Amino acid sequence: MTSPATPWGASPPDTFSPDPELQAAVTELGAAVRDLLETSVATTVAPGEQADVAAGVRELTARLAATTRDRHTLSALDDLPTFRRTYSPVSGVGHGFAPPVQFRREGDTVVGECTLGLRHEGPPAHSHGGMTAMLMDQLLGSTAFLAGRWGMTAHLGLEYRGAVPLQTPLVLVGRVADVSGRKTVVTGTVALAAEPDRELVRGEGVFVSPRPELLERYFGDLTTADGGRAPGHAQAATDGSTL
Ligand SMILES: CCCCCCCCCCCCCCCC(=O)SCCNC(=O)CCNC(=O)[C@H](O)C(C)(C)COP(=O)(O)OP(=O)(O)OC[C@H]1O[C@@H](n2cnc3c(N)ncnc32)[C@H](O)[C@@H]1OP(=O)(O)O
Repeated sequence: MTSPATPWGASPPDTFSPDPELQAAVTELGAAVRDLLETSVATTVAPGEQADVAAGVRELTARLAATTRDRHTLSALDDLPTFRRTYSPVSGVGHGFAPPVQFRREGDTVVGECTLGLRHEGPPAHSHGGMTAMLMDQLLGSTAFLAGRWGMTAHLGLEYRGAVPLQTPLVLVGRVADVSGRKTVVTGTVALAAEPDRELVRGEGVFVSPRPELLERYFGDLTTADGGRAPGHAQAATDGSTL
């Protein structure tokens, strides 16, 4: 996909280089918590065993709580200009709820692949409609972003044409449909990887890069993990970039 000129200037170079030891540890913890969450909603072990495990989990949680960040502080692995979001509930490797989805450019589309688990269940054996909406929001937002058109979701419309099965590889495809001013319209689909032409969910989203006053209100007090002003600040967050 060629990046159209943006109203906000050229994309910043990706010079962000997170600590590899921290990245590896966060990825491992995310994977372990993901397994825990998935198994916790599937387990049929005896009540006593579940109570014991709960006590152990609380002990581990207390260790992690020894130092934490607040919501105005970026993780040391995250970067606004390049939109690295380690703890995204959809694509974040550090988030136990996330499938996580990996997105890539493919021609003039953005493609994502994932498999949902029992922790995403709505109707028995199938995805919760809200979970599919999360997938779609992230797919469409990432498609806009990777086209150099970052915006916040102003509108998200979904058609659920077929139930989305759990534990089955899925493919997500997004494409930019229209751009004007600060607004980007993106469409996307979710299908089985084995049947990519049979759309199970179709979505359309409108992504709007907020006015400067809103950017300041939403993101003006963000700091980096070491307490500095977030690099590039809110303005940079509107610049498109690459994965
Ligand atoms: C290594 C890893 C890399 C990863 C690589 C990818 C990562 C990167 C991807 C991240 C993907 C995240 C995907 C989730 C994204 C959210 O989850 S965002 C959270 C949910 N959304 C929100 O909270 C937004 C809440 N809404 C708002 O704050 C404001 O309404 C907005 C959307 C910022 C717009 O406010 P505004 O700046 O005042 O906009 P405004 O001046 O009124 O309108 C500007 C234009 O947009 C149009 N517009 C505004 N609202 C609408 C609407 N609802 N419908 C249609 N048009 C509209 C207006 O008509 C106007 O059009 P023109 O007149 O210019 O033609």
